[in-house]
Amino acid sequence: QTGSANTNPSDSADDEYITNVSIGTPAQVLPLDFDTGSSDLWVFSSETPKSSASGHVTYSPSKSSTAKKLSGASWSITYGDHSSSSGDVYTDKVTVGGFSVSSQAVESATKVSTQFVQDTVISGLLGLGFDVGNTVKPRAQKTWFSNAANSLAQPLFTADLKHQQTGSYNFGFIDTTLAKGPIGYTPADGSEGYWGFTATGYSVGGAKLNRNSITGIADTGTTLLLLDDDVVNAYYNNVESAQYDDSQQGVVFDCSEDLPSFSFGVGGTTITIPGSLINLTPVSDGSSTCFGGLQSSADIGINIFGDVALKAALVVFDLGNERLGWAQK
Ligand SMILES: C[C@H](Cc1ccc(C(C)(C)C)cc1)[C@H](NN)c1nnnn1Cc1ccc2c(c1)OCO2
Repeated sequence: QTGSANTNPSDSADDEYITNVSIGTPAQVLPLDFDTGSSDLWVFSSETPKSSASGHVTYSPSKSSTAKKLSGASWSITYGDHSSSSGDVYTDKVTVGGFSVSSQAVESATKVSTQFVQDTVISGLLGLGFDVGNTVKPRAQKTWFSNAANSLAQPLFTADLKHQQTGSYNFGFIDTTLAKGPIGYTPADGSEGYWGFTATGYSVGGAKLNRNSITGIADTGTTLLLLDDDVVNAYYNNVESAQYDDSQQGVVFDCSEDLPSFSFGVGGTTITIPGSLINLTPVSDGSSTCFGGLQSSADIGINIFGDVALKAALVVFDLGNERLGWAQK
């Protein structure tokens, strides 16, 4: 058995990717942000304060004949960008890309932070991290993928995110036609709850890869490529107009710049992010100053290969073999 779901950028900056998920009976379809960097499936619901839920599609367990309250269970999550949400828990049928999990923990939000209130294009997150990262108490719950894995043809999923185009999340199979190059595999470390791995080196503008390894996570739920300062500086030293902009909290440059590519080695292959993907978006509508898709991870404490990096590749999240596969596309 397999599943295949389309995913779409939420805006012109590819800030996040939206995937429709069916919950309950009859199906309630909610647009969710699939996040390999977290492990909770939570949604705006009939229990979310009306003022906060305004403009969002919500899940009503009372309207689902298959919904069951998980009595005594609660959840609370704070993300690295300081956004947060919390609430109680139901189990219900959850279908992604045609594949159904009959009793999935659906975490209903009774509280959501302003970042979520304001982002009306999504109704919650679907965590694709490791179960150890789930926040439900007193007993942690499994992710949708973890529940699905044993019934899927193969215990893996792939992410094929694209710039301003429809991409896909495929479950249980690898569509190698989505890739241009071979898939390089490397061990994945799930101990912290996300998909950790080590890149063996990097280069700027098509130069030969160096041997400076980069340990980080493959995170579909983060927009940017967030790396150590020495790597960020090595890149932007090649960009004439690049400068750190305090108000933007990041490196900006003239939108007219012809940005160099950024490459990293992983699993014996090389992934090259074209410079065009590193020119993320004008700092405000009509501005000729653009914000960089590569930024510093210094104040996060972990390197994050977010959507800017993932857009250049077909990425295989192989739970069965605890490994990550990367292929140029
Ligand atoms: C931030 C997302 C989780 C999220 C996604 C979307 C949203 C909005 C819908 C409201 C836009 C909020 C939150 C990320 N997911 N693994 C995450 N969750 N926990 N850590 N990270 C990675 C990190 C950590 C720190 C950072 C960061 C990134 O960007 C800036 O500083």
